[in-house]
Amino acid sequence: MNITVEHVTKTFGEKKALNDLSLSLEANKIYGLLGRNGAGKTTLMQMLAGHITPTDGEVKVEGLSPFENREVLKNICFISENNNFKKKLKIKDVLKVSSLVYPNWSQEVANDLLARFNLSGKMSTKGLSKGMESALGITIGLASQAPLTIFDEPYIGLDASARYLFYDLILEAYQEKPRTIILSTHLIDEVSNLFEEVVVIQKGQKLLHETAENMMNKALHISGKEDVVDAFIKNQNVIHQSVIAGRKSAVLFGGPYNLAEVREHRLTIESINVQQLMVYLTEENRSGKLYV
Ligand SMILES: Nc1ncnc2c1ncn2[C@@H]1O[C@H](COP(=O)(O)OP(=O)(O)OP(=O)(O)O)[C@@H](O)[C@H]1O
Repeated sequence: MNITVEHVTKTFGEKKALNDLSLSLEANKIYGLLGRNGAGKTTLMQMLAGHITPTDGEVKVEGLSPFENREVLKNICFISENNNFKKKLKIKDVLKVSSLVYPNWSQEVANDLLARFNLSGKMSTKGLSKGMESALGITIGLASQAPLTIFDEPYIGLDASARYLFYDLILEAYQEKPRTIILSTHLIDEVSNLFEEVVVIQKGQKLLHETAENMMNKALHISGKEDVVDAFIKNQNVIHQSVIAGRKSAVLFGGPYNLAEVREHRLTIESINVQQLMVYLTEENRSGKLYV
């Protein structure tokens, strides 16, 4: 489902959770929604899922406002960290209710996922551990086959193997039936291979929206003698730098870079992963410019 967010502001009392945010997402891609604590990610996702309305601006899913719009909402499944189902029912009843909500529901997928997460329909949701609750939330999210499926840090309590199972399941589900998937996470390196595009929110505003590939191509991490690094980065957008024992390390964001020049200056190209890049891009006192 196509999504447009136009000049959206959301205030809670004095607090601006979103501040004049505009964003356009194409259908059938997997998006990573990233940002520091309190950046506004959950607020944005709740708005896309029609749970809350903007204070200002417009949110449209397939050209329509999702708020109180049954025709749009039946195609949107929002799985958050908790409270995805009533804690009085058996798992099979929770799935039954979900099957009535989502027109594309697949019971076959639901049964398969329950088995893979070692859950059974007979279990009462009251006695589930945190990880089991997350597994059930993920099962609902993927079995809904909703054209817009949103996961807001849905992995609380899941151990590493179950999280990696979740990432594999997302890809399997997506390949089986392409849909728009938005995943918000702080465990960026675990999932970065999954994202086609990355949206970074900072203080209620869009800091960056890029394909994952472009984002990484824009980053260059170099190190070498301090004066040589300084000369090389002079006119570049530097988002992080540090000096240890006369050896300087700098992370640039922008490009394109002349790698022949890097080699000529005998600078070393260091690796950088998405998590590190995100830390530098969202640093409070970062020196470099914003790239939107
Ligand atoms: N219902 C609310 N009432 C008051 N303030 C709120 C409410 N919801 C969100 N906020 C505030 O809005 C800001 C954005 O919150 P939000 O939950 O969207 O951030 P987030 O990016 O999802 O953070 P995290 O990564 O920690 O989950 C925060 O300062 C938060 O305290």
